[in-house]
Amino acid sequence: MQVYDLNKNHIVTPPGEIALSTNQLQVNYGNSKQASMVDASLSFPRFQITALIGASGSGKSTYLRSLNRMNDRIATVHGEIMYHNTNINSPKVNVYEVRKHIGMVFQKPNPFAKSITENITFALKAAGITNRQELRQRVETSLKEAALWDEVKDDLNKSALALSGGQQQRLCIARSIAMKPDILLLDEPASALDPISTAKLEVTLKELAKNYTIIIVTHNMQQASRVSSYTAFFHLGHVIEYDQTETIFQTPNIQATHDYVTGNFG
Ligand SMILES: Nc1ncnc2c1ncn2[C@@H]1O[C@H](COP(=O)(O)OP(=O)(O)OP(=O)(O)O)[C@@H](O)[C@H]1O
Repeated sequence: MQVYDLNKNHIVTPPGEIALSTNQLQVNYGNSKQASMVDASLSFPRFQITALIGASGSGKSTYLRSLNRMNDRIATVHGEIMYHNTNINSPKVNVYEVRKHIGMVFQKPNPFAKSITENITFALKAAGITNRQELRQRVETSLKEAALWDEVKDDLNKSALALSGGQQQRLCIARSIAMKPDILLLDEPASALDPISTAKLEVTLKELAKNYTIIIVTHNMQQASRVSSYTAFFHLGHVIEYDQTETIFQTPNIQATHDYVTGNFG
């Protein structure tokens, strides 16, 4: 495998409002002395889609999962995660509160074995929302935002498990946005979907970016270039390059990025 200088990087700060940023984020799993993520400092522009790309094991999921404290139990995470002037990586910050603002959707659709409606109302009820009118409204709004309403509106009591994979993934997005988060983290959300469902999901994500800041891990470089405005390239636990997606794919500044996006890597 080609050896690249991990200290050689090119990282921009996007103009305009920043929804979330990390400052020197370092992640060590268990007692491992070897960091799986080293000094990652990135700023995510509000209401835009940012893609995280890189080879398997480069640290994309490790980084993404740290952003809403999903690594708390399995890793030590040093550094700052700044959200509205608060370092949400502080032990004083309530992680459940963090996750209300920063939602996550996983690689494999994981709806609850409950009805479509209950998938969405479950967390809302747990958060203390009991008004039936409000719950019904949130179900409808979030299913519309996730572009699933038209397909399920006459069958809301049907089991979520009876939906197709692509529909299940859009339901998981609806479930996440029903909590009215600010930021959505998506870890390879299309990897288990067929091309038609993937295309539909991408259109949905672009619509969602009007109201949410989206950070998406993807192995699919066409997908990154189709949906995102900024892209970060990860290699061996380091962020090597972060810039506008067009720059990353057409005129990257770092050789490793060039080799990765042109398929001449490793
Ligand atoms: N739960 C864990 N415990 C220990 N090590 C882990 C754990 N999760 C990830 N790692 C290690 O952290 C490093 C980065 O893995 P990570 O899953 O973040 O990479 P990735 O870029 O998301 O890969 P992929 O594209 O295959 O999902 C790897 O060396 C991996 O073995």
